[in-house]
Amino acid sequence: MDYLKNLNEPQLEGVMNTEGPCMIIAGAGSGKTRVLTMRIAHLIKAQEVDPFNILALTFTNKASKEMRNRIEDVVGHEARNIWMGTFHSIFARILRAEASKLGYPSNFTIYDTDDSKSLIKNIVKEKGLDDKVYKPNTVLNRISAAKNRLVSWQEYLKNPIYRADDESAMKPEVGNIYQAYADRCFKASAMDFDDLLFNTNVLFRDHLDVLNKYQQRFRYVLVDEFQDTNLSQYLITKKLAAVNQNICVVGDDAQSIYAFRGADIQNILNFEKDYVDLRVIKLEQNYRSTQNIVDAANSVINKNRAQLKKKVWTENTPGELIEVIKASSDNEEGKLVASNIFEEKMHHQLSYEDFAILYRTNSQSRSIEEALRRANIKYKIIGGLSFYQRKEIKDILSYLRFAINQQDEQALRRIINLPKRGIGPASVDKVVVAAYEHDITIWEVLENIHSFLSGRTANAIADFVTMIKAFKLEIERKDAFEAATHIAKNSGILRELYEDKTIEGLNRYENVQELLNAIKEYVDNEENEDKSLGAFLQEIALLTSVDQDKSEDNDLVTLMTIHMAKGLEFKYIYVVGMEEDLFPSQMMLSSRADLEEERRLFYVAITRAKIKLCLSYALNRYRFGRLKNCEPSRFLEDIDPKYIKVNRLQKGSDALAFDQLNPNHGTGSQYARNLVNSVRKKPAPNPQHYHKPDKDFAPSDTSGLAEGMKVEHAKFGFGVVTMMDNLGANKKAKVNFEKFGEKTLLLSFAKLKIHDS
Ligand SMILES: Nc1ncnc2c1ncn2[C@@H]1O[C@H](COP(=O)(O)OP(=O)(O)OP(=O)(O)O)[C@@H](O)[C@H]1O
Ligand SMILES: [Mg+2]
Repeated sequence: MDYLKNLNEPQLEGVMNTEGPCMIIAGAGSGKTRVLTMRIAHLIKAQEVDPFNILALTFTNKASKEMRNRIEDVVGHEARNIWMGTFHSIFARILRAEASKLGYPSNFTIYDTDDSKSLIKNIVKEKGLDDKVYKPNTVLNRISAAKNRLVSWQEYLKNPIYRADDESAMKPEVGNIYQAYADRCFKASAMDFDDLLFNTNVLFRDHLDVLNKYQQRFRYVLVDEFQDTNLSQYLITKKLAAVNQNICVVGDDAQSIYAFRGADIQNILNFEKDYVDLRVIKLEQNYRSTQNIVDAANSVINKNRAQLKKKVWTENTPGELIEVIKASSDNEEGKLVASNIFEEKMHHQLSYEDFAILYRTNSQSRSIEEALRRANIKYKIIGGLSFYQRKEIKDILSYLRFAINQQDEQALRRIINLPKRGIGPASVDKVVVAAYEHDITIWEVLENIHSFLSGRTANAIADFVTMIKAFKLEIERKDAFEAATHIAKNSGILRELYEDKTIEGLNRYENVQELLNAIKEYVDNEENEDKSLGAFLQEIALLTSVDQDKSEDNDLVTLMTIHMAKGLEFKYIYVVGMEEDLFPSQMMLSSRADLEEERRLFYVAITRAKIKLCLSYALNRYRFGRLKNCEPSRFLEDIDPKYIKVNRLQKGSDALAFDQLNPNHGTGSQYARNLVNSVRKKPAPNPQHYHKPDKDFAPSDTSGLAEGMKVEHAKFGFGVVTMMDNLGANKKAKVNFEKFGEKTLLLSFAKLKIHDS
């Protein structure tokens, strides 16, 4: 049983005791996810449980893929058959199978957030309400919060509490919008993200035979990141586990960071009440981070009142102190972080994939990205506008969606006049109204358009209908890839993009090709049981930002928000923008509960680091189009000062190396050095380590410097030129120094003596 070897006592307890309810609430990096993974492996390998009987719920699809791979190492191919994924993807799959019980067709569409918002916008407009008061985002959040608490629109309208709430927020119509929204989604055969959980609850509540079937099937239920489940998710797992009671949840209350989306820490406390025979396991040893990082994290989280007290300690080395980087501006912050990463990478021979830069909000990435690009550091951004949100991709996907589900109103609105066919939005509104007046579906109106409209528009719509019918046939007869290719071509979208010869047009054309490639890959992948176009669409609809990372090059610095970094680990973590009003966010300052959630977010950020943590802040930053003075974050003071150093530079490097990275500084190198000195409290690196040149050391004229030449540097000593970069005004040389390794030097600054004749 090799897989049991790398587990400590309490971890083993969590893995071996597979029967009955079990809860592991433990600090970051203590092996919760590892225990969950090995518990599943153990169920299959030692207890001979059929993988089909195991349900494991993770935070992202990527996390579940990783888990599956680990389990596969132990049990082999069988790991494929485990029901494993996010709540949304697993229950979407179940809802598809049971859709008819809820009055839905099994080919229902999943509305993404954009679809939901644009539907709300339509409804607000149709009701003649003020769209500045009823902002789609705000309304959707309220509807979403209600659904996550399992409040239907009927209840919402009935219960005076919600009405009072909405009235005090000066939005008395939210209940009515909720009703219209739910109705429109249903008529469009569409579910939004929250519906996937809400409707699963309805399904299990109203159809005991169905519930019973899944209770029998899922003999073992396991949940990772349990602290971030909402009520709706909690009830689903509770119902599924009600018969067998084999439920194992792992999480960390100190990492609960999704309360704003309805996650409820109460679930942890309820769990103890809901299961009398509950086995509670504590894991206290951290395997991820250095002692300094673990202790610093502890000192931060102890500032929170609402916390289950727990010890976290580690046997790892003390490691480096936490570095605080102070910058004069956001751009400077980017530069300092970039040069720091470059230095660390060179000095410790790391890869870029060992580094992650975390921030509070996506918009902070801009200044960081700029600096990374300038320093020639390759990076990837998780989140932001993803591939599947690009316009041309959404256009094609909408065609595919509509060809599968002709009730999909949002898809219809997107494609009916794309490419232009002379069908304006007013005509579409007429179609929608007609459907309501006659109580028929939108598709039925379209199919019989000449009974409702006349003239050119009606003819155009009739042609559109004929085309969609042809697409439908194509989907029935061909595989997903062939059908999608046919639709991309015959809808006219591909042609339109092809004819656009601008660079952007070309790019969009290639993106569509890339989408078709993705479908082909999906069809060819043996692991996908259901290879239909509908299954493909569902899969991509439920990808989280972390899942959408498709970078082929692995050696990249990762940029993402702290929220997305949950559960992940990197050798080096940089948390940027450690400033008041940014982190903690301005919106989270009004109550202790909010501030504590924000502090938990900081705890999550710190605990992602294995070897080194850097925190940076800027004294000035552009926000909302204006330059603002910033104050260092109060969270910096939460860390016990004995774990911190305010310093920017690594041993073995100096300000010169910083200049090398920022050739744009030119005469500003003195400025850079001043800045460095201003933040440097510790004395400069011990000069003893540096090379001592002869008294008569005179730098040579380096205009003739070439690869292979031996040189002497005033500080770094002897080395060999490995590469010359003569491009542009700033000539650079890469030199491999005997004592200091490879460094890139800007020749106009470097003091080099050539020893080759
Ligand atoms: N017994 C062990 N021996 C060696 N390494 C371990 C052990 N347990 C866990 N680890 C390692 O420690 C790191 C953290 O483990 P894991 O990700 O499972 O922690 P976690 O509690 O899930 O963290 P988080 O709270 O961030 O989700 C991983 O790299 C894991 O491989
Ligand atoms: Mg984990």
